[in-house]
Parts: sequence; structure tokens; C-alpha cells
Amino acid sequence: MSLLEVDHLEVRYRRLGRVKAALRREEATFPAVADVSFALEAGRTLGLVGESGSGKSTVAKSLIGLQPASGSIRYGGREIGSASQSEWQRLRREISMMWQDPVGSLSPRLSIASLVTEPLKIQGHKRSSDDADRLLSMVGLSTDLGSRYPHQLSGGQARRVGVARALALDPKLLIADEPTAGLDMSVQGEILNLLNEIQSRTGVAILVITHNLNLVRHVTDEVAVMYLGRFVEQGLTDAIFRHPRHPYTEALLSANPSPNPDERHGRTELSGEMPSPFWRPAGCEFHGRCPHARPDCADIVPGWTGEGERGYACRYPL
Ligand SMILES: Nc1ncnc2c1ncn2[C@@H]1O[C@H](COP(=O)(O)OP(=O)(O)OP(=O)(O)O)[C@@H](O)[C@H]1O
Repeated sequence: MSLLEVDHLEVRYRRLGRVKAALRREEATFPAVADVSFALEAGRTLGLVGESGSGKSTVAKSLIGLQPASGSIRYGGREIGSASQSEWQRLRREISMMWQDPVGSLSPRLSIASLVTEPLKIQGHKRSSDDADRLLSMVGLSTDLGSRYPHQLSGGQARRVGVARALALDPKLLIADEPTAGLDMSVQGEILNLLNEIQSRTGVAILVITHNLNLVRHVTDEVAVMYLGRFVEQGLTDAIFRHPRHPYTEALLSANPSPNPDERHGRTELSGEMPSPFWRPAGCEFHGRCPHARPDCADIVPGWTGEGERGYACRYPL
């Protein structure tokens, strides 16, 4: 049994102007996430990648109970998709979310010691300066920083504080949304090493949502590529980086070439913009932007092909 098992997840949002849409008998909601399934084991890291608007954050919000979804979300073997508020109070100790800019969004008037230990307080635990020192040390920060305030930290220190907060309750699952966004390359590397090191020490499972393929390459065991709310390719990171089968995956990788000669493959340029999820193209939803599309791609929805260490949804894979 995996720690997290997601089956046929679907999230629908209301369309803006839904009264007009209802009058025209169009659907008033649209699927921002459709038929998403995956499993994540303890101690493993899965990366969710895709362009802006592909549905990554929506998946994360449904996993932490902030966005109603259909389908099944099982955590530790138990269905949590329809967990009550009080069940979520308990689950929040085990499933932790690290938001983008985790410190910038917090109160500038709280000291760093208060910020890192706040999750303990919210869960009703007594907190002491020892807790703050332990958490700051865990993320490689000097305990002296506890008496400072967020605006006095560098970007890298602030991100470490965000990691400390997210891990304060010793979660089993960490969902990290763009953990390296806005950091320069060397600091990004430090944060990636920190996540890897904490995972090997604690066995926490990590779901990382990102545009940053370097991050995916360095911290994930598996990757799922999202396009218009669906997975188009999913599997072991090494296999996918060595030989992407879906043209969309190759296009994302081409935009961020690897220094590793084993990861040199053809180049696919992405043209145009991702369509809106409520005007979904017929056939393969990627066909209008795919340089390898054939005429029938516009009509026939590609099924899922499982192939050893990965699967993909393309009738004419690379
Ligand atoms: N509350 C909402 N109401 C209606 N539509 C929404 C809402 N939140 C997101 N969307 C739409 O759902 C789709 C998926 O958005 P989502 O934020 O999950 O994508 P994302 O891949 O996380 O993007 P980013 O990388 O920019 O964070 C987009 O078309 C977005 O415009």
C-alpha cells in the first residue's frame, strides 16, 4: 500500500459568467483537472510539471482538502477525499504544504522563532525556544536568527524558514509548491540539497510542483507531466529525461537542455499557447501545438500506453 494513492481525480471550477453560459445551455463548470491518477510511497519524491495553468496547484489544493474533487484520494489506505474539518485538523499534522514564498506571505511582525514554531501552536502543543532552535538547526540556520524578523532574512534563509515551518510537525507527506522560485542558482542548489538530506533522514514523501526542470532532475524519483489538467506522461524521472516519448514532455525538456550527454534527445519547439480548459480541443488536446501531429490526432483521443518504467498518452510517440 502506498502512502498516497490518487485515482481518477477530477476538479471542476465554475466558469465566469455562468448565468449567461447556463442560459445558452453551455456547461457552467469545466474540468481544470481530469482523470489524474498516481501513487506516492514513503521516502519518494514525485514532481508535477507543466506550463502555467496546467492544473498543478489545483491537484495540490484538492490533496489538502482546500478544493472539492471527485475520484479517490487515499492516504495511509484511508479515503480522505471527503474528510471532515475535524479529520483535517488531525491530517494537517501528517500532510504539510509549503506554499510559494512561504515567509513573504506570513506576518512581518512575528519573530522567526515564532514563525517556525507556529504550526505546533496551531495544533495545541506547548512550544519552547528549544523547539525553535531544533527546527532552525534542522534546516541549517543559526539559532541566533530566531530573534530576527522576516524582512531581515536573505531569500535563501527565508526559504529555509519555510522548509522548517513545513516540517515542524514531522509530517509524512510534504507538498512543496515551487520551493525554489525566485532564488538564484546557487541558493536553489542549497534548497534542493536540503530537501534531499531531510528526506533521507526522515523518510518524508515529497510531492513537488514546479516549472523548474533542474529541480525535477535533482530531487525527484518520478515525474508526471500535466497538460490541460491531464497527465500526458508519467514515470521514473531518469527514463523520462533520457527518452521522453510524449512531444509535450520533449518540448518542456528542450526548453531547458541538460548538460548530461545521456539526456540529449531531439528538440521540440512549443508554439502557441495552451488552450483554455473550457474550450478543450477534440482528439489529442495537444495536437494544435504538436510539431509531430498527424491528421487523425485532431479526431482520436489517445489512450494511455504503459511501457515499463513509464506511461504516456500519445498515438505517435517519439
Ligand atoms: N478558483 C478558480 N476558479 C476558476 N478557474 C480557476 C480557479 N483556479 C484556477 N483556475 C483555472 O484552472 C486551471 C488550472 O489552474 P492551476 O492554478 O491549477 O494551474 P497551475 O499549473 O498550478 O498554474 P501555475 O503554474 O501558474 O501555478 C487554469 O485554467 C486556471 O485559470
